[in-house]
Amino acid sequence: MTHQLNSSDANFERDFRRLVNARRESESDVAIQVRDILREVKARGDEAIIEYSQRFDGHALSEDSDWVITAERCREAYDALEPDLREALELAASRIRAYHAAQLPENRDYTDDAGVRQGATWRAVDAAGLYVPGGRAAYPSSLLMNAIPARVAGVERLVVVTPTPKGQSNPIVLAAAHIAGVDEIWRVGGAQAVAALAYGTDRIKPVDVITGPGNAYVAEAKRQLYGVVGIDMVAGPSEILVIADKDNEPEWIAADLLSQAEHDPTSQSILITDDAPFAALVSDAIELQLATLDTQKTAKASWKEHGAIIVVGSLSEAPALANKLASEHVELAVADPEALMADIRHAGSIFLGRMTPEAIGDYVAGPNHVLPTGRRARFASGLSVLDFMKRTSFIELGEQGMAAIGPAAARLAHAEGLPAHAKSVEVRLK
Ligand SMILES: NC(=O)c1ccc[n+]([C@@H]2O[C@H](COP(=O)([O-])OP(=O)(O)OC[C@H]3O[C@@H](n4cnc5c(N)ncnc54)[C@H](O)[C@@H]3O)[C@@H](O)[C@H]2O)c1
Ligand SMILES: N[C@H](CO)Cc1c[nH]c[nH+]1
Ligand SMILES: [Zn+2]
Repeated sequence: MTHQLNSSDANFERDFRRLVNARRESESDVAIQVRDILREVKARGDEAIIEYSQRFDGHALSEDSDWVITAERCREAYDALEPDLREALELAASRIRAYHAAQLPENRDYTDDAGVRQGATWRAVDAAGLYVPGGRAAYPSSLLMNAIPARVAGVERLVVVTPTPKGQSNPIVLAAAHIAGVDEIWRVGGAQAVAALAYGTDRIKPVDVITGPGNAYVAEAKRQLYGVVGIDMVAGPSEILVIADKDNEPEWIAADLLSQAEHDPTSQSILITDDAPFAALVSDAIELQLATLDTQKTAKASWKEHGAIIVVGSLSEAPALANKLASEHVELAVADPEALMADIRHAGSIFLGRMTPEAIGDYVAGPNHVLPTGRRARFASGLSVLDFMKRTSFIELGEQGMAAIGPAAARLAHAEGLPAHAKSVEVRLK
């Protein structure tokens, strides 16, 4: 078994810290490459996009049809779906829509005892860029997870970017676009697509907010472009932490760990258990399952480089470790998941009990699967309707309100050495 850590070992603290920081170094290499790509797209626009799409995706952007996918093609893809797949997509869409509709915020408007009217109005951004990954696998589920909350928020222009490796677009992604109702789909991926959405090019008009998941290049591009545009959060290579006691089926837990390892060679899957023989059974089950997965190359690389099994003396040690990892997904496969959840402060999403595999949340549960990675669950949350909206506050005073709070404002303005501020209040106090 590779990467087994025991919390009773003398070196545990050091080894655990290494595990927590393991992917940092590769992130900084990626940051340098992404900076170059962003600079090139900013300077040379579509010409740079053409070069990067050829280099990274083997996709030639010559004709208009190499750049965009029409609504007509999306409808045809939807019509051609096998009925059970269409039903699955529709079920996912309706559950995601219902969950996100409940997130719509309420505007506030009230007058307080001093006679001051105040409040805030929520409005959708004008245009959102939605990244739908498509390098190793295609992600129709991510199209729904991006586009449905944006539509619920009331965004007028929804712009999808997604790579089409070797020129092959994925029909299920197109069908999902038809269901969610997006306005534009550009066949461009990676950091170059994110740059195009932020800066705009001759072909691709800029957006106000960019959301969605992607590999390390995509996630880093969003991070670097925050401020030029809004972003949801940094949603990079997938992660899972499973906390499991010995009363689980080892095969189930192995499958849960591999479900995220198969996304990306830099994905991270970690098991914490209080039972060493159970840990060995899970490890064996992983090796067996790896041998048969279609995605075994990616999953093997991820498990070998970034996977770990941590054996603790008691599961009561697990929440503190989970909080340091601040993982994207945390599964609690234990008899009393509620008790453990109470102590888990940092996680993108928590999956309670033995019958709730993370993969259910990837597709059909309802909550968003676009979640913070790289320990960012310490300060960030999953994609929501609010990521497509912003709040404008407002204030209205009459004579009564001005008399009540104006003198204090003038006093503070003088204290800050800003006499014009003070005067703009005092002239109204008479
Ligand atoms: N955190 C989340 O919420 C979440 C959700 C779904 C998926 N994901 C992640 O999305 C990712 C999908 O990755 P993917 O690769 O399949 O698709 P992707 O679309 O994210 O990335 C493919 C693009 O990466 C770029 N790229 C590849 N190699 C490059 C290189 N060497 N230099 C510069 N750019 C390069 C290319 O432009 C290519 O178009 C996975 O990491 C998965 O774990 C995360
Ligand atoms: N687990 C991914 C988020 O890290 C989401 C996803 C989409 N499809 C399959 N999985
Ligand atoms: Zn997944």
